[in-house]
Amino acid sequence: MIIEAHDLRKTFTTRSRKGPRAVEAVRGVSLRVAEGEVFGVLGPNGAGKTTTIRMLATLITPDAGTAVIAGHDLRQEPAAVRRSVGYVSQAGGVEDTTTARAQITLAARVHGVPDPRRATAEVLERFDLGEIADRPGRTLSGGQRRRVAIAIGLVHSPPLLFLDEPTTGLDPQNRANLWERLAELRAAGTSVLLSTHYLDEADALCDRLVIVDHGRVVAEGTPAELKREVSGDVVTLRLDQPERAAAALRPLARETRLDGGTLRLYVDDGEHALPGLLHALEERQVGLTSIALDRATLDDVFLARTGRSLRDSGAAA
Ligand SMILES: Nc1ncnc2c1ncn2[C@@H]1O[C@H](COP(=O)(O)OP(=O)(O)OP(=O)(O)O)[C@@H](O)[C@H]1O
Repeated sequence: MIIEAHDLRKTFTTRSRKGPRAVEAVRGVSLRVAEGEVFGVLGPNGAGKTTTIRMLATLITPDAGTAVIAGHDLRQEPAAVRRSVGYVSQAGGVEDTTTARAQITLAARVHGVPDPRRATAEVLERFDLGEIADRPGRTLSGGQRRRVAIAIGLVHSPPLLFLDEPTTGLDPQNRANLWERLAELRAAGTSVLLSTHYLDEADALCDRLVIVDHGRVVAEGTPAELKREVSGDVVTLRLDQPERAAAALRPLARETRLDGGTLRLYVDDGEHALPGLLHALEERQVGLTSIALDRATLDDVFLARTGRSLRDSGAAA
């Protein structure tokens, strides 16, 4: 295991006019990441993702809990942990006035890389940054800045890279480009722990993930395992009399969820369930506005575990 973290906790004290207030950002997070894995921490805004990553990257000290990272104890050997990891913050950490090349070389020197220039040239090439290497940070596009930030985090060739919401704010093309780079990193054997509030990103990119909410892990597994746990398919119906429909259809589904005029039914095999569902509605003369059949998503897992939708919890889909 490249990360074995057990029961990490962190409470911040904030000061307001009403006096100090404790914010329990992380309330006992445990996770195990195998070498070479892309591991995701999926959760809505404020779930504790950044705090968890910052603890694992030695940037803040946990109040409680233990972790061994790349064979080093987080509390006893923070310097050794720091040498073994790269960290890319949400903001990215690319300066406006210096060139990309200078910033990467500086990071290489800070980490004591034997030949900083060569390491810089290699990582610039790997991230397709050769052409913009000598431009100051402020002239770079969002996607280029993000790639430079990752190059800074990787120049000392750490076995483990922490990425805090790497694609937030990127357009679809740059997101796809970054996903490809991350797949290449994995193929080259680097372990990656990334946080995200994008369901599709966690699904497409991560070998395994934890879903966090209010500072706790609410689910853990591969995307496929998690979705299988919820159910095979989801039928979403919009109806005039949703309560009546829910009562009629409940016996035909594994689980039902009613949210305003929308009824979600969790069924094993949607295609075969549809005729029976429609028949039951017709029998009770419940009007149907629309019907859709989808595979269960990680949002359904979040919903099943927390009673809320990740999409409604301040996170994008
Ligand atoms: N330095 C701090 N002082 C006080 N409260 C903090 C501090 N850092 C984080 N928090 C609070 O801890 C909670 C968890 O924050 P954290 O940034 O870890 O969440 P997150 O899942 O990364 O969210 P986001 O997706 O918005 O970045 C939030 O309520 C946040 O306001």
